[in-house]
Amino acid sequence: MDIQKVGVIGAGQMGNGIAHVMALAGYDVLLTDISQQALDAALSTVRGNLARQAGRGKISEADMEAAMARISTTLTLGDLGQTDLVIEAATEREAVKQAIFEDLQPHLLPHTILTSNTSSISITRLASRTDRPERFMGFHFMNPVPVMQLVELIRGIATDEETFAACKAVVDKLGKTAASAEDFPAFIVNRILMPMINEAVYTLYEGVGNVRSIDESMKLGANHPMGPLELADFIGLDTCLAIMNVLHDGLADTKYRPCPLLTKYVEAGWLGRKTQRGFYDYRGEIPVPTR
Ligand SMILES: CC(=O)CC(=O)SCCNC(=O)CCNC(=O)[C@H](O)C(C)(C)COP(=O)(O)OP(=O)(O)OC[C@H]1O[C@@H](n2cnc3c(N)ncnc32)[C@H](O)[C@@H]1OP(=O)(O)O
Ligand SMILES: NC(=O)C1=CN([C@@H]2O[C@H](COP(=O)(O)OP(=O)(O)OC[C@H]3O[C@@H](n4cnc5c(N)ncnc54)[C@H](OP(=O)(O)O)[C@@H]3O)[C@@H](O)[C@H]2O)C=CC1
Repeated sequence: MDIQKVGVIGAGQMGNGIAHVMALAGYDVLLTDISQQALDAALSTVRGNLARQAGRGKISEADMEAAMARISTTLTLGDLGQTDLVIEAATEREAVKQAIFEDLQPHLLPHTILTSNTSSISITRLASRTDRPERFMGFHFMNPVPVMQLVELIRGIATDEETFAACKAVVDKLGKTAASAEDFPAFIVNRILMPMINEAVYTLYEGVGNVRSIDESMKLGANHPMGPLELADFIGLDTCLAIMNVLHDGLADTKYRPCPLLTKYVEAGWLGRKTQRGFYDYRGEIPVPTR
């Protein structure tokens, strides 16, 4: 199947990154969100990130302008029904995602493939609520999308081979590497990464270390590019908590119990970089640990 037009739902950090790489690879992108402000912010972030790539000689100015010209925005979800491939990248809440697919369904072309960039939620369950579970799958980018090489492709129980092959061809055209994961809570990367981040929060909660010593230890002692708490802030603490809850509920094992301190930060609205405060406070010149 030849994919040319891609619809992206949710213009947050993942949605804007997905729009960026898709447009750069030559796809026409239609980006939607519930707020015009989010759409405007996304376009400005994409332009900034493309300009940085152009400034470092990774792409030309002409590539950058052509990519920007390929991205359109709309506040009307139904407009995405006219695309060949939809990638849903809205907030990590099953009810939100289900409502989106339900509202989109009456507007879809018969051949449109539906995918979700979910970090953890069952693809089979999301697919089962649509009219096309065979043309539904997980299309999981890593953050920051323009930099990270991997895309996890997750088949639901009903996903057909034509759909998998079409999505795999898109990953190839993006110049990224696909990893095929089975549809179990949080798939591969987050099944491993998120319990480590949660354990880092327990390490903080129990006073074994403070924010700085925990992050320094993992950067210098395990060669991680970011410390786990810095990475949690980068991902979004709401998203980290949502993933832990899916692991805890879906695998029914206490080893996945979200750390109460993580819950507290989310309840405070301290969601990390996107709200300027999380395990670090980003409101000043340099990030300052909050513990
Ligand atoms: C939660 C989920 O469902 C799944 C997930 O995504 S889990 C999260 C996975 N991601 C990670 O683990 C990221 C870990 N961190 C890193 O790999 C690195 O810290 C990093 C790539 C983010 C930044 O690397 P760095 O060396 O510290 O910084 P920096 O030199 O500024 O950036 C490296 C390159 O990335 C680019 N870059 C950094 N952040 C970027 C962003 N947000 N958007 C676009 N480009 C970005 C820079 O421009 C730079 O490009 P060049 O190589 O062309 O110069
Ligand atoms: N953060 C990460 O590192 C990664 C996240 N993901 C996954 O990607 C998805 C998005 O995450 P991320 O970009 O970080 O989250 P963000 O919070 O940055 O962005 C989510 C966006 O979706 C919007 N949104 C909420 N409801 C709807 C809706 N009904 N229709 C359209 N847009 C909506 C939000 O608007 P508003 O702000 O107004 O609510 C927001 O702009 C999640 O499923 C997450 O698990 C996957 C890989 C990595």
